[in-house]
Amino acid sequence: MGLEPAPVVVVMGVQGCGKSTLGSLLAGELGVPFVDGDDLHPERNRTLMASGTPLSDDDRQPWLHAVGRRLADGGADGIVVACSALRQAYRDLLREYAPTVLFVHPYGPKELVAARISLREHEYMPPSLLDSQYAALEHLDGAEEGTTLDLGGPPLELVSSAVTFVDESRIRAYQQD
Ligand SMILES: Nc1ncnc2c1ncn2[C@@H]1O[C@H](COP(=O)(O)OP(=O)(O)OP(=O)(O)O)[C@@H](O)[C@H]1O
Ligand SMILES: O=C(O)[C@H](O)[C@@H](O)[C@H](O)[C@H](O)CO
Repeated sequence: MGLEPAPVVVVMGVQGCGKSTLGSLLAGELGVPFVDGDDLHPERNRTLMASGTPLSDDDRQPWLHAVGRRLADGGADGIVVACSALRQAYRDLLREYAPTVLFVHPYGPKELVAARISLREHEYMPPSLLDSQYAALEHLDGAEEGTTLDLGGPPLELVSSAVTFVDESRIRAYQQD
């Protein structure tokens, strides 16, 4: 690793937007571990989602803290985590654990995501929650260190754009130090 900070990245967005697909490929390109934030949900949250109940802000708190701790633990060597982080307040919380975190947001039309998730099996997340996911989503603010990518592109195109963004951000951070 060079003198730039290790890459600490959250791939965010609604269910089925491609977080795990992009996140695992991106981690491979960056040579850092990949963690799927879905695996950090408390059992109660999985049960709620499986029964078709969208998570509330309160439901998400313990999970976001678990994701934050994982980011902080992985910060020194670099890490990529897939975590919906739908609202700005959730991303603020993650930044408290990992101030250098970069957000990568695959985004696109609900109809395309709906078509993709209709073709897959998910351990606990029913397609019926997709409307609530888009309703909760707050896009990256200009002041947040992040990039939004068109999820309609092929995975390798998304990864290449994400790597370019991460490299440029890390060089910028290094030059500002
Ligand atoms: N760029 C892409 N082009 C075509 N299909 C894709 C692309 N990215 C992901 N997919 C497909 O879309 C589905 C959802 O992708 P993925 O599981 O990566 O999303 P996710 O955001 O991690 O989902 P969740 O949060 O619900 O676990 C999968 O079937 C995956 O193969
Ligand atoms: O914040 C949320 O409502 C949840 O994290 C969901 O987004 C799911 O965990 C995930 O994306 C699985 O489909």
